[in-house]
Amino acid sequence: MSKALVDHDVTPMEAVPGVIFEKRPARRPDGAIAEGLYNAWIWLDNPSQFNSYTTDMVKGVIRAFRAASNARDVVAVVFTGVGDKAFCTGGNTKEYAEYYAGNPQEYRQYMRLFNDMVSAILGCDKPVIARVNGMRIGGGQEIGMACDFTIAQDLARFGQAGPKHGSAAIGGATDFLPLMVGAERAMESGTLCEPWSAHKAYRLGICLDIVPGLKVDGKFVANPLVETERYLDEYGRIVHGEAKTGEALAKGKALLARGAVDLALLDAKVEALCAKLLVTFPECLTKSFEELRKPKIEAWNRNKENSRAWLALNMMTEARTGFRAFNEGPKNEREIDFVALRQQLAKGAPWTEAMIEALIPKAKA
Ligand SMILES: CC(C)(COP(=O)(O)OP(=O)(O)OC[C@H]1O[C@@H](n2cnc3c(N)ncnc32)[C@H](O)[C@@H]1OP(=O)(O)O)[C@@H](O)C(=O)NCCC(=O)NCCSC(=O)C1=CCCCC1=O
Repeated sequence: MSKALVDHDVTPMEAVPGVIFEKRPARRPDGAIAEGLYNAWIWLDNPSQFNSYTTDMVKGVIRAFRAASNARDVVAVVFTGVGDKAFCTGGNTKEYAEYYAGNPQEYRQYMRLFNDMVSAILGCDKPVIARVNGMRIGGGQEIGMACDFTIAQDLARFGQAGPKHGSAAIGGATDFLPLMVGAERAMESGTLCEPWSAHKAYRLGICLDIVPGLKVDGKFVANPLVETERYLDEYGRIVHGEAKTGEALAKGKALLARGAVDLALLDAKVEALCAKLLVTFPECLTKSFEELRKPKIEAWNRNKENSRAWLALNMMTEARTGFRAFNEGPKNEREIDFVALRQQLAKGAPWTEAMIEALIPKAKA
């Protein structure tokens, strides 16, 4: 082909600190490289803060998805995080506490970027696989559920943080969860903020597959902190994927401490899924994705603008308090005294600086 190809990207794909864009050779189902074809790997690279995304990183993710979507030689996108602790734990709480708290007009602009990030994933012309290398919490869970597939290592945990840290899971979770896991489980996740194990997330339907991530004495073992050998307890209740307790938990922790995380099986599973996607008609595949994404996209588009406005104003009150508490509170005391807040509000107390300061846990002198 002699004609120069038109570039359809809005801005050039520039490297942004905190986001890595990489093209890896696509592989056929037998493992052989498919010459001239690639999968785009988009990495959140902020492991010391559990791959939470800063404002600049959100911009980088939007650009990366746009670049992957337009790249003629890209088959599929793999979205993941650096390291083995976290896929992503959502918005950067330090930035929230130090810049956005009490600054609703700025957070409103941030939320334009956040919404564009979710829409960039949902609108990507290539299938998107979330390679869940570790925790997927808060906005991390939301951008993960915006992806078409999730493959996780089984030490990962999945959940929301909003109502504990001063937000509501309206960056996609309240749209996607009811569709993906049903209303009751969505309610549990979006309100109680108790993370699900990977086995439970797999059972409930937000993971296509999970693989062991822990290797002990050279052998992969299932997450030893959760029940994986029984499906039902003696009363017929599902226990598979629930946290172990007591002696079983102590044994599990000891086993965990003896092992090391190895993501080789995760990578093999992700490559195998990419290879399956490779051996399809490209346009028929894209059309199928576009149609199958519709329930998520329709719910997301219905709510995203109102959510943005509400989240901005909430930065004056609960988010301002909750994210500062997480950022400033001593380790293991990063949530406010919810009962004290409710007692104040029951008396009709206004949101004053003094009330906010009194609610934020302080390091003991
Ligand atoms: C439950 C946790 C995810 C993990 O807890 P734990 O295993 O105990 O690890 P930590 O010691 O807490 O974390 C390790 C270090 O990482 C830092 N960290 C973790 N998450 C973040 C984050 N989101 N931003 C910045 N830094 C983070 C943590 O401070 C530790 O560093 P240190 O130097 O102190 O050792 C737990 O970490 C947790 O709950 N994290 C916060 C989750 C959260 O609240 N996310 C934001 C949710 S809101 C959101 O994402 C939204 C998206 C768009 C719409 C609006 C919105 O609110």
